[in-house]
Amino acid sequence: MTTLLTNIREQQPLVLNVANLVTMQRVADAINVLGASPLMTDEVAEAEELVAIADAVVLNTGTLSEARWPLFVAVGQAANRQHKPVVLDPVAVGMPYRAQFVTRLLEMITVDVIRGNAAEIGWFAGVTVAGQGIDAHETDAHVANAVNAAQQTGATIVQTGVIDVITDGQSTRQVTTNSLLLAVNVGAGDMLSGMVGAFVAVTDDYLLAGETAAQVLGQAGEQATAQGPNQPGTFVATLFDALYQMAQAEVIA
Ligand SMILES: Nc1ncnc2c1ncn2[C@@H]1O[C@H](COP(=O)(O)OP(=O)(O)OP(=O)(O)O)[C@@H](O)[C@H]1O
Ligand SMILES: Cc1ncsc1CCO
Ligand SMILES: [Mg+2]
Repeated sequence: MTTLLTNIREQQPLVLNVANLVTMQRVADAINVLGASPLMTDEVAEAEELVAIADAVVLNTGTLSEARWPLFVAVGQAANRQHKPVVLDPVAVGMPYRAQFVTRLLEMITVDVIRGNAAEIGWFAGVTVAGQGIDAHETDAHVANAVNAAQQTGATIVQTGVIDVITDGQSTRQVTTNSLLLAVNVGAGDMLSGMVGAFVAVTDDYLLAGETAAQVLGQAGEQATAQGPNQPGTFVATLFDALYQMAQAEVIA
């Protein structure tokens, strides 16, 4: 974990985001406190030149539209051409318009990592999963969905829930952290997807990148929850403090 955090701190990779319009600031902050540089774009004309200076690209379809379709394609294709890793966050992909949007997108670009919750990853596996994630006793099905989704898409999957499952379809890892406030906060998943972007920017090992991002967010979430278990508003600020302190740990020590 510390090695990749050190890499981020030293290399300060640029993470280019086609973000959703709800949690954009939080995603930028999460990338920033890790020591990477966030950049958000909403313009097709600059896709090629921004991808050229980026170290990774994150496509979040949370506020997709037909008007924004060319943007997703342009940034995704530029990243593929320029061999920059692509992370996809397929927000609510089970809804019909979103499903066909993501299906079309995956016909036009290659994504390296897909980060989603259990319902979203289940969609890639062809399985309907109840919207609010999983209970611990459903772990086996949860893991099987992620493995199946990786095999169907060819992407490394980072599936979040009570247990985070990271798999490339062959090797599978689990991260278990226990901070309910992460699940309560709108955008924790989007933040994680942005953070995965920072990690894939500094290693070709996408399994390790996904696992490390999930560990870092989960541990920061636990630290922040311990300071105010019933304070979801305060939690967001404390979470950024904890992330920053983890990223800077070796400097401070
Ligand atoms: N029930 C839970 N208990 C503990 N942690 C959880 C739970 N559900 C999710 N998390 C954690 O919350 C973070 C975000 O995952 P989540 O599955 O909520 O993403 P999401 O649904 O895409 O969120 P959003 O759309 O609000 O960004 C992850 O770090 C995950 O481990
Ligand atoms: C609430 C919401 N609606 C579209 S994107 C988003 C943020 C969670 O991904
Ligand atoms: Mg989400």
